[in-house]
Amino acid sequence: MSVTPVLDLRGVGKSFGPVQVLHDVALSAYAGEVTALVGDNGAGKSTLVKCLGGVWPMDRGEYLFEGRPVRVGSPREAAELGIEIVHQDLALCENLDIVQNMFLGREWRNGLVLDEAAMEELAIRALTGLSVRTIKSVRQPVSGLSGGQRQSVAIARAMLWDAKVVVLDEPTAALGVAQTQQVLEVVRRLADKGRAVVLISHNMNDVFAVADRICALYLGRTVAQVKASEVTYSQVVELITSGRMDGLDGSGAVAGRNGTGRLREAGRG
Ligand SMILES: Nc1ncnc2c1ncn2[C@@H]1O[C@H](COP(=O)(O)OP(=O)(O)OP(=O)(O)O)[C@@H](O)[C@H]1O
Repeated sequence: MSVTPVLDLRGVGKSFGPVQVLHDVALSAYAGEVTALVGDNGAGKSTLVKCLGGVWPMDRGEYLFEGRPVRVGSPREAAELGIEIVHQDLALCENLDIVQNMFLGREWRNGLVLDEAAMEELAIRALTGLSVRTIKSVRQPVSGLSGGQRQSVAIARAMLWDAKVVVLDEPTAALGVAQTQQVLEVVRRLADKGRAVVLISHNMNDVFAVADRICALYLGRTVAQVKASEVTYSQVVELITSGRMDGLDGSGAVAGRNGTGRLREAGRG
């Protein structure tokens, strides 16, 4: 397991006019792991993701990618680094087929014509690589797919571009039980293939089903970065709702301020 996080944000601050939304946020994501980003409504998860995706500039803070400081000034720059964000709306075009959606705006050409065969093969490879078995044909329009299948297509699209970091915004929010299970399996496989996955979720069952680490935000501050195996369901709920957690064992099981403005992180390794 890599020790240097692929993505490492520290001391992030962001205001909109007079309203400070992010105060002191840290988020680390490691290759081969799922890091759940949790927090109540308005905690700042989307704002943080927009900052890391280059949609909005951070007012302050450090942005390290593979251990090096970087400046991410636009979504294009984030994509060039290898950061793919799968937004809740998925940005899929209903009337286009799966291959067309997966290559939308980044089509492969063979001279002047589109290289349909190569794109189709890569789309199939990306889906089978994530063991997405419920999709019968990559030439069917997205309009005919279920919510879970759409999520799988959007996640496979990130695989296709060899992303190093994939951020998933509530991928199971609109799904039933069986489809949630399928999508979580895809999320896990994405990490197992070496990606650093950041999963925004309100659903603790999902978090504990797939996450290796949990980063909890409370009112625009990171209140914990912990290994999922070191906390209980109710402790995470407590972090989300109060920004604190009982049962600190003094061993640093929960990250806290260490007087430097940085978060110390528990159980790294
Ligand atoms: N463009 C903006 N201008 C002003 N305030 C904003 C803007 N975007 C977000 N906010 C405020 O920032 C705070 C954090 O919002 P954000 O959407 O990041 O939270 P969240 O954790 O993603 O919440 P949710 O789970 O409800 O999506 C909220 O109080 C929100 O009103």
